[in-house]
Amino acid sequence: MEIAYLVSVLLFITAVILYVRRRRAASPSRAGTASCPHPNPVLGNTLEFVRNRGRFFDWYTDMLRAAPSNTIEAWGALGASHAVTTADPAGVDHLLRASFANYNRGAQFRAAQSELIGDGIFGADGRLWSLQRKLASYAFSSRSLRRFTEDVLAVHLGRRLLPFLDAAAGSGEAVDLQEALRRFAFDNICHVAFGVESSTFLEWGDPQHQALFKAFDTAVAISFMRTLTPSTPVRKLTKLLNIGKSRQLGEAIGVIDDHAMSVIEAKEASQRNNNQGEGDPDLLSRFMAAMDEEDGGGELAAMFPTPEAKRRLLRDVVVSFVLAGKDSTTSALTWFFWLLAANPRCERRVHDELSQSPDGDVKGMRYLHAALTEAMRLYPPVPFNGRVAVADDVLPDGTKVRAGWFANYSAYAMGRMEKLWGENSLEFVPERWLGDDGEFVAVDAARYPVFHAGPRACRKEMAYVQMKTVAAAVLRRFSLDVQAPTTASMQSPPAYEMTGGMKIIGGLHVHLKIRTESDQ
Ligand code: HEM
Repeated sequence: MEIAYLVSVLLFITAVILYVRRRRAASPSRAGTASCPHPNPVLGNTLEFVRNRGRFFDWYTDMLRAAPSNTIEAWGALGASHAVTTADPAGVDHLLRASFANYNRGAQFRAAQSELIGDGIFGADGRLWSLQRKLASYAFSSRSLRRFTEDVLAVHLGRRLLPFLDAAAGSGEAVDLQEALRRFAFDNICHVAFGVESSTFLEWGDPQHQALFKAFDTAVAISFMRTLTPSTPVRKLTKLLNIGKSRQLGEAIGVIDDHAMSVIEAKEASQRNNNQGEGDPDLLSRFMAAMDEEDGGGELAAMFPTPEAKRRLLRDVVVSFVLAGKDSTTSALTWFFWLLAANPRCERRVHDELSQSPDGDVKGMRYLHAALTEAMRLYPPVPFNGRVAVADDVLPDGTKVRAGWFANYSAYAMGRMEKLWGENSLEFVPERWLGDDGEFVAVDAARYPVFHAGPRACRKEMAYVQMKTVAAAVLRRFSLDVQAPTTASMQSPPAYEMTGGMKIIGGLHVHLKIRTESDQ
């Protein structure tokens, strides 16, 4: 009896949804709305999504390319999780700049990511976001950048990365460059943002470090899939019963929390011992001070009234910055090294530039800057990104976005559009970034949203300094011979994980040889 009742209710709801959908589709007010490829009246784009989930970024690129204004609409089963996605610079400009106030992170993103990033800057909206942005901005001042270059980068390069690669070159064994860069970036961010020594690089085989990296990978992968798919009753049930992916996520978060707390405790201990070092306070110290204010002026502190809530926010700060610093530059550099190996002409040009600047100052290395920028055009570390509309809106091409819908852009698709980059859009051509005088020529961030655009754009200077310094130091000292997962050829790029970043599956294994005078 109960089952028959449930089935009839379900059929009734489905019939109503189909009726409403058909009416809306026929309504003249829909004119100008983006095309929706392969919709199924009940399942929306779910079947296509499942079929293409292993090539999500390329699937979206195909659809966006084919759409007249490079903007599409898609939705999940029974109309759930409606999303407009654009690869049109005017659309990106609208979402991230012109109508910034109308697009925020939204409840669905926060729900999907809450265990991992909590109230950290990447999931925050409104005042909670702007207060964190202001505190974080000190970390990107020119003084902080100088300190980063001189005290952190130089030390981690000279005492960790280069000796490690030297040893690999000496032994003749292939080394996983992606993993080495990841550990390097992780130790870097812990040092510069939290003032804490982390030695995942030096203690390579330590199972605790391995467990931490695995936990981050698991948590990022599950949270990313949850952001793309609507929360179903099945997901709620697995959470309630603590089984399946919910259990895996919970366990991973446990490992991450322990690490974040150990960072906070180490910082507290060093503050108790007055061991702050000279110069500006680091990012974590600034957040701790903001949480500590008891004179009524601390707006951020007031948002987190209990000691537990304050500590929880500090945990979210640590996790957010580890996520920002650990995978982004690693991904960009890994693809950069692979692309150089696949394009010997460009590699030679980088070496020419290196030999013309023997003092090692990377600031003036325009070709290197262009080559890194070009690598991120083809393989952006954040390939797909989105917001949620607060109120109904219309994009510049006439696409309607209703309140509560996702409004996304794909930096990956945009980097591969002939319309934006010409016939050679799929080729690696750093020269496209250089003017006739050899100077680097930037393009508008709405056309190249690799670092986002508008008020929430990444302060990319630190990332560039790190990437250029590492690239220059490694290329100056070694020749790289890519061994696996594929040979270096533009026709057979390595496969990458579908987890929000572009991590190469299986790593990037290279043989290193120390360069000699005759190689110069
Ligand atoms: C190649 C390297 C990097 C790329 C491609 C990159 C890209 C991005 C993107 C796309 C966003 C926007 C995220 C969003 O709001 O949806 C972002 C924001 C941000 N990035 Fe980066 N990033 C890189 C490196 C870094 C590094 C090394 C740091 C430093 C620790 C960093 C710190 C941040 C912060 C704090 C934000 C948040 C800005 C805000 O919401 O106001 N990023 N980044």
